[in-house]
Amino acid sequence: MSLKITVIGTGYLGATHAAAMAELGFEVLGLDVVPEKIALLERGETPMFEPGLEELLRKHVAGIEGSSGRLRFTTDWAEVGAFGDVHFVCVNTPQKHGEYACDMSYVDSAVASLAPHLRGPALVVGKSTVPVGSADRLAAYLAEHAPAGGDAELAWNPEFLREGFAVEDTLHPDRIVVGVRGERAEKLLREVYATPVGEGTPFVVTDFPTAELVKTAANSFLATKISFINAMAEVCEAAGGDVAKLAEAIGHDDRIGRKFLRAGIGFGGGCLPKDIRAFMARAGELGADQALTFLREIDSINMRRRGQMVEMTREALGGGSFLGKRVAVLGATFKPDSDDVRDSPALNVAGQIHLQGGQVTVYDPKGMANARKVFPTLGYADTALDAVRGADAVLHLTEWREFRELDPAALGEATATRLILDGRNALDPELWRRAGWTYRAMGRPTA
Ligand SMILES: NC(=O)C1=CN([C@@H]2O[C@H](COP(=O)(O)OP(=O)(O)OC[C@H]3O[C@@H](n4cnc5c(N)ncnc54)[C@H](O)[C@@H]3O)[C@@H](O)[C@H]2O)C=CC1
Ligand SMILES: O=C(O)[C@H]1O[C@H](OP(=O)(O)OP(=O)(O)OC[C@H]2O[C@@H](n3ccc(=O)[nH]c3=O)[C@H](O)[C@@H]2O)[C@H](O)[C@@H](O)[C@@H]1O
Repeated sequence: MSLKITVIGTGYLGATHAAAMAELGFEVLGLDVVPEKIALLERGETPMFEPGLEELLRKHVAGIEGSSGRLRFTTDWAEVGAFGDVHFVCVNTPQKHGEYACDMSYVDSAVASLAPHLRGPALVVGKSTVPVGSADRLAAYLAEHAPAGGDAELAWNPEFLREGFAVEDTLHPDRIVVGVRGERAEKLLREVYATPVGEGTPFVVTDFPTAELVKTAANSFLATKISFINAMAEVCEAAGGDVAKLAEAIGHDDRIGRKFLRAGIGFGGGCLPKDIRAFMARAGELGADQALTFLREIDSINMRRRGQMVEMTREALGGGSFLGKRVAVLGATFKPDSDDVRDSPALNVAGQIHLQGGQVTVYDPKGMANARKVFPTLGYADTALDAVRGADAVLHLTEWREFRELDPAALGEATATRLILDGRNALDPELWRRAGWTYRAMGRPTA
């Protein structure tokens, strides 16, 4: 008999995981505490934009014509407890308000809601990113509070998907990491990730703390690469070097590699920034804070970039106040192919200029609704062309393909000054300069 799977928390991670599990052939039941999300998912619609996800939902959500019917959603914990052999916990673990530490209240609440409904053998699998030590604590909680006692086991299975590639990354991960305490949990997870996902994919079996640490270590390493190249960009700016060439040249050494060396306004999103901070906070609790003091520098290099983009804009506009200046901002999301504006560097830069008196107009292909919610007082336009109309400066802050495909000549007709500042080092400088634009980018000569 095939395993039955539940997915608790149907956000960016959970909705994708639920749809992917159905694609693999399992019967899946997803739960969220937000009924509006569940209502959308039940119609095969996504609460967020993620390429390919809506198609996958429509392929599997029960009640949709032609679907496999393997994927259902609910808000009822008793139904989830009775249904699942394996329960994936995918709820959010944000930064605590005003602190570096991780807010574990959503995970704790999800496990507390599920526990009383675990009456027979079940495996609860944490996928959320948590401080090391959480799995130990939650396993003890389950043993004490689930009617099934020791038969309600826990495992930790961190997730490495990237937004914008969530479906692809879930169906074709580059590794699967499972923290387990016993053979039964390992066997069940091997069954979940058997072919086609598991074919040829490294399957790393480890203990709880190592599994939890693999996740925060991976995100810390990625953040470090980005801040490293942004530090080099700062030096290039001071010395007149070109960070894009530098990144290309060091990247040819395959010990360094070319990926994640794009200098610009830095990293944002719902993960890298809060994960490195939570990691530092947890290391402090463990008395190992010295080991991670470098992450404080990674964080401050990253946050500095946003202010430097604002200053670069001010300087390009002749210095002084932004009052009376019209600034067009292309991009609001923290990365392309996502509608996610959590801790978005683009929105932060737009907001800073707006708060300093600039007249800012933002356009983003998918992030407008979320951006409006977070920053309702910014100006918004329906197209890139509308955003740049009459602008004194155009800021390219999220590297959507749509922006790379813009025609600089046509856009130039609409602006006041043909001045573009590329905060992502993603546009072709020559193309823009040939069309009469002053093109400036972070960490590159002004030419
Ligand atoms: N977004 C991403 O790309 C990735 C996220 N992660 C980790 O996955 C976790 C989830 O992240 P996202 O999906 O981005 O967050 P999200 O905020 O998009 O989704 C979380 C969902 O959990 C629901 N929820 C909250 N409390 C609940 C409860 N007690 N019971 C049931 N549902 C509850 C929320 O309503 C929401 O729909 C975080 O720990 C994050 O660090 C890991 C890898 C990738
Ligand atoms: O834990 C998570 O949630 C996820 O966090 C990141 O994924 P994600 O936040 O979706 O996006 P990334 O592609 O890592 O980009 C993060 C930020 O770094 C920026 N970035 C990325 C690469 C680069 O070279 N330069 C750079 O500034 C992006 O613009 C973006 O703001 C990790 O890449 C995933 O492996 C991980 O699962």
